[in-house]
Amino acid sequence: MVSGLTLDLAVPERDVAVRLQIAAGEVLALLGPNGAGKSTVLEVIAGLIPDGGSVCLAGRELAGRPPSRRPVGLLSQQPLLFPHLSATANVAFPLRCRRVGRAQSRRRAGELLGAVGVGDLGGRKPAQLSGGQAQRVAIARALAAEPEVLLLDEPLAALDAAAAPAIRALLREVLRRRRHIAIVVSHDVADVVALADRVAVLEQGRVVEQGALADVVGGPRNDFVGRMTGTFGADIGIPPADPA
Ligand SMILES: Nc1ncnc2c1ncn2[C@@H]1O[C@H](COP(=O)(O)OP(=O)(O)OP(=O)(O)O)[C@@H](O)[C@H]1O
Repeated sequence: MVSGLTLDLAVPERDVAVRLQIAAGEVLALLGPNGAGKSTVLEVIAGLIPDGGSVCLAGRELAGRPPSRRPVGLLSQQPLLFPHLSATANVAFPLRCRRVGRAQSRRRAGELLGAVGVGDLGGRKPAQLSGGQAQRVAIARALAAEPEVLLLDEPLAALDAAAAPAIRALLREVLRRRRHIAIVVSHDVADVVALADRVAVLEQGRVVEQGALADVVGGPRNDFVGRMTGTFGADIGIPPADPA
């Protein structure tokens, strides 16, 4: 049986054509400039763009399945919680969609909220949560249906600088358990270094480079990430070169 995730994607109306192989348990960082096609890749995997090509997970073809029938969890920049539901009900929602009973869904939601550090906030509505708390709830919700693939689309970009490191550490912990294949889209090198095993770079809808993180960040082409994201110097506090 073929393990891992094999992508052969084509979205001609966005000029995106991407082939990628991600091993079981691997975390891939998808990098590239604005408009390169990173979100499009995630949307096809999640089933939000129908007819976007082949998404083959451990030998099973996911193309043609609606988003709710895919073993895929998506965590976006914004938590996108249902505003009228409590944190517990938000996390229970994907379980209820999969016909898990109400009591069991709520019990599991409570466990997940505890695991992401907001076990005491289950009764609150999203408007009563801080940005970091809301993103923790969103992580719990993304994990609720026990996805085999986790898609993280700029998961820390909307958080303030004080909240981001704790959420990054939480995601690192989640991904280290190796239960998921994961794809992380980020413009922040700190995320890539903390979370990813391997990087792939998209430009104009095509994969132009890919490699192991150690080769890319520590090797002779160590400007690689900075060149692709344009943020390297800023992230690690290096002032721009003095033109004089
Ligand atoms: N809803 C849409 N309809 C049509 N074209 C779109 C749509 N969303 C994105 N595109 C186009 O598809 C291409 C890829 O966009 P995409 O959002 O996937 O890039 P990205 O790498 O995620 O960019 P960013 O880093 O700015 O989020 C771009 O040319 C973009 O203009």
